[in-house]
Parts: sequence; structure tokens; C-alpha cells
Amino acid sequence: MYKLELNADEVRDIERLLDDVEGEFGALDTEESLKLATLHAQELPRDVRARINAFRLGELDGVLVVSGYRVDQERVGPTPGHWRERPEPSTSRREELLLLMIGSLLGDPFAWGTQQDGRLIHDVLPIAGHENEQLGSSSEALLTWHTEDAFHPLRGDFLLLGCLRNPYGAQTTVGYVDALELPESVRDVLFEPRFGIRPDESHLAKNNSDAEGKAFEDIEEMDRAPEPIAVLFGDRNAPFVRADPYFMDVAEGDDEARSALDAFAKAMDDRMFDVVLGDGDFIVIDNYRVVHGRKPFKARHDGTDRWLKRINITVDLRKSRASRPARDDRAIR
Ligand SMILES: O=C(O)CCC(=O)C(=O)O
Ligand SMILES: [Fe+2]
Repeated sequence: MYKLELNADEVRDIERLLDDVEGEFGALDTEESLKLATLHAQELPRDVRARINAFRLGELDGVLVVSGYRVDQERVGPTPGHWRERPEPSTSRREELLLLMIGSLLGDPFAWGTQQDGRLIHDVLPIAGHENEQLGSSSEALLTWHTEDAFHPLRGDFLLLGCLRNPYGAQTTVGYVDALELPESVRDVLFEPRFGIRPDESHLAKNNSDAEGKAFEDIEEMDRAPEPIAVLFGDRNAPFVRADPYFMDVAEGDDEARSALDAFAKAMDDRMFDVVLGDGDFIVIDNYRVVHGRKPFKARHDGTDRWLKRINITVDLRKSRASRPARDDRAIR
């Protein structure tokens, strides 16, 4: 993990930049705002930009934590009980803007029409009733490690989380695929398209307000008949990963693929480590090189719970153009 600890000058410069530009933005999830965020990202401190660029190019390892930014807890106010109930206008606009600017140094933010009602900026917080689900909004269940949106060919290249608060130190888990020592025979099988990944539950109709339309039909189809894909791809010696074992299957009778997947999952389980995000920490996860999850914790549901902001970043918006209704619509539908 690469830790970028902002020094006092950098924190001051970032605060000033936010002060100077915040007023130029209307709603943050418009094309206009995203364009502006890309421009203003170039005014972040030089060393911060240099490190994020090195990260983008894969020079650093696949997890970057930027810390030192301070969150005004009073301004942010109580953690909502549901992502639908987040304050409007947002009380954490500055943090959302900083998240978008960091993301803009890596690529372009995009949304899913089938997740959190198509919002660009997600709220990750414990929801009463979801305690034991395989969802970011669970708490008492282990959120098993995964590639973000592993089931989808248009999944993000990078995942960014900005931590507003985490009073009880709930642990995010992270694991590097290139740290795994796998027998050659297992590696061979993992490079073959013999694994199906079903959509995780955040994309299901029941977890969205309005679940009509083609996008949800596509999700249903991916759930019914997931396309066989390879778990490892790219360079044989430093492979990329695409996996979400909780939602994975192999063809009936393909015992070789089943045992390769089990060996892979076991090797990854053994190498996962914890990252506790603190107030004002921003974590960037390379969604091709690293898997992530979250350990169980006890939610309070009293306005003091852990609260993260989340965005997905693609390095090539054009890949999803046919799945977005308009050039300036960032949601895959
Ligand atoms: O809560 C966390 O630390 C991570 C949750 C997660 O998997 C996600 O937000 O994609
Ligand atoms: Fe995730």
C-alpha cells in the first residue's frame, strides 16, 4: 500500500483551492461540473498530482491512501440512515469535489443506472435491515473480497472511497493479485474463460427505487446466464484480476475450474490485509490489480455511523458509449 501523507502546505493549498472554486459548481454530477473538476484537478499540489500519475501508470502498488485532509464533522452533520436520505444540498460537497478531482487525475467518473438510483457519487453507510447482506451497506456480515462490479465488462479501472467518518475503525480489506504464489497448472486454468460471475446485489431491482427498463433486464440476464470469463488476464507474470468468489460459479462438472477457483480464493484469503480508513482519508484502489472487501462491524444507526463517499473511474469512457444514452450521460444503463 502506498501512503501519501499530505503535508501542512499541501493541506492548506487544497483547502484554498476548494474555497476558490467551490462556488463555480452547481450540482456535482453534471457534465459541466465534471469538466470543471478535471480542469481544477490540475491545480492540486504538484507532488500530489505526480504521485497519483505514477499510481495511474501502475508504478506504485495497487492501493493508494491519501491522508491529512481534515473533515469538518459539524458541517457534515449526522450520517444518514440510507443513501436515499443523504442531505440535499450535500453537506459534504467539498469532500465530494475533492474525490472527483482526485478521480479526474486517473480517468473519468461514471455511474451505473442500476446502482444507487444511477447516482454518480455513492454513499457507503450501514443501513438498518441490510446488516447481513453482501452489500456495501451491510455491517455485521463480512463483505467478502471482490473486484468492484466484477460481473460487468464495463467495470471501473479504479475505485475511490473518501472517508467522512469511521468512529469505530471498521476495516476495509485489500489483497494484491500479484502477491499470489499459484502453481502453474492453477494459473493456466484461471487464464481460461471458465468462470461465471453473477451481478452483486447492489445492482438488483430490489436495491433501487425505480427498477424498470432495459438495464435491469440486462442485469437479470447476467444473473441467469453469466458469460464465462477468465479470472486472470494480461501479463502472465503480473496478471490482472476479475473475481468475486461469492457470486461465482463454474460449469457443471468442470472440477478443474472449481479447484483452481478454490485455490485462488484460498491464496487470496491468506494474503488479504486490513486498511482502516480514518476521517479525511481517500483511498484509491486499482480495480485491475487489487481486490477489496470489508470486515464486520457493529452499526449504531444513530447518526454517528461510518460514512464513505464512493466513485467509479474509467480510463476510457468510449468503451461504454453504446451503453450510455448520450455522450454526456455518465450512467451505464
Ligand atoms: O466499506 C468498505 O470499506 C468497502 C465497501 C466496498 O466494497 C465498496 O464500497 O465497494
Ligand atoms: Fe466494493
